[in-house]
Amino acid sequence: MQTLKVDLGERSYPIHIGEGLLDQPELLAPHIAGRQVAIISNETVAPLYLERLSRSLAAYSVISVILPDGEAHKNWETLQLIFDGLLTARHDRRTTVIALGGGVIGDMAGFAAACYQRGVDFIQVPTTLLSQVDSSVGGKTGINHPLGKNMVGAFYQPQAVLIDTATLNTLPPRELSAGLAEVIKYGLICDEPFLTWLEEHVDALRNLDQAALTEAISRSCAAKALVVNADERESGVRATLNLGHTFGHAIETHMGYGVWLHGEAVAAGTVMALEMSQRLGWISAQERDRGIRLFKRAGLPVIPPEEMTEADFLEHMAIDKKVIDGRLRLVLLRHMGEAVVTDDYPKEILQATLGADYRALAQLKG
Ligand SMILES: NC(=O)c1ccc[n+]([C@@H]2O[C@H](COP(=O)([O-])OP(=O)(O)OC[C@H]3O[C@@H](n4cnc5c(N)ncnc54)[C@H](O)[C@@H]3O)[C@@H](O)[C@H]2O)c1
Ligand SMILES: O=C(O)C(=O)C[C@@H](O)[C@H](O)[C@H](O)COP(=O)(O)O
Ligand SMILES: [Zn+2]
Repeated sequence: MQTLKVDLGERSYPIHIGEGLLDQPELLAPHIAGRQVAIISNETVAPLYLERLSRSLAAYSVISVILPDGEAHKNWETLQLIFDGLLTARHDRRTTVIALGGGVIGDMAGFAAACYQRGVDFIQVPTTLLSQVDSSVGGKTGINHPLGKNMVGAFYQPQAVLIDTATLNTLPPRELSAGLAEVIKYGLICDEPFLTWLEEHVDALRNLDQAALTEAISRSCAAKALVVNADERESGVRATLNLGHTFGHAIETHMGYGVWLHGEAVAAGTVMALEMSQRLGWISAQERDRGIRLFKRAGLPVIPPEEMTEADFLEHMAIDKKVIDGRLRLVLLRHMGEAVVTDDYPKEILQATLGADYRALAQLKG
């Protein structure tokens, strides 16, 4: 087992990474203050892992709240089910909420924990690659609004993150690929050697090679922890974690939540960010194509939805959380392995990026 740390003073917490950690109650116990525990999961993950996690919590009074599965349920109505469960079981302020599932469960359980009786402890037990490399770390919690992704939420850090890499053995290949989009993101924004490593190991990752997965997860969590330590509430460098997300969130919102997976939208959105960075003269066409090639090898889409017009993108992007005083800030690549957040770009370059021929780019000629 490896342990990393998110370093936020009094609110610091460990990220434990290893195979079989669901069966190690001693990793959870130090982070549970009272006798009550509420496991939040969904109808897909609960049959797979709830019993094992509950066995590790035999010393506590445990309830479970099982939510419907999917991004389409990351909303007020489903959040309410968590409060219903906690109140019906008379959980008090010393309860600990445990999120068992992917990013949807983690974001919703974390938001519920932030709100319930004005805040109770919570622990992340992420079971998708995406949630293990990204959403379980850093304390962004929340739900979607029909007009925009994650538009209602809170920064609320967990007490601990417990990553059992063996849970990935049951993850559908499409979901594994979606997680790889956020892994590739770290290489692009802050770690060029990691990109090279990913080029060498992408097939092993897709084949669920445990050693490769553990390395990718720990490098990703370490990269995210460094950024979060420096800028917990996204007043600066944390926004670089949003590479591809302004375009990607527009895709998710426009297409209907769950139609494109978050990681898929991030992949296509990152290709758009690569294209814009190339049009600005910051990276070369070969570097852009290097990124596109890696997304394709990871099994991810690199072409935005054909039905989305330039106007559709602009409409959704106008309510991105990085908009300040009506000016949209974008995360772009100054170099491979170095991201910048900027509102200083010619409007025509953004328009050309939205109108670019991604189908032709995806052919990767030359
Ligand atoms: N808070 C953050 O910092 C942050 C970061 C990235 C993404 N997110 C959010 O995370 C969400 C995406 O997360 P996700 O990709 O994990 O999607 P998800 O939570 O919808 O999980 C994907 C699918 O895999 C299933 N699943 C989960 N674990 C499984 C397992 N071990 N075996 C079999 N099936 C399993 C789920 O039931 C679901 O059907 C989005 O809502 C996104 O906005 C948040
Ligand atoms: O942790 C962050 O900061 C991120 O931006 C990570 C992203 O991968 C994630 O999708 C996040 O939920 C997006 O945040 P948002 O503030 O743009 O909704
Ligand atoms: Zn994301």
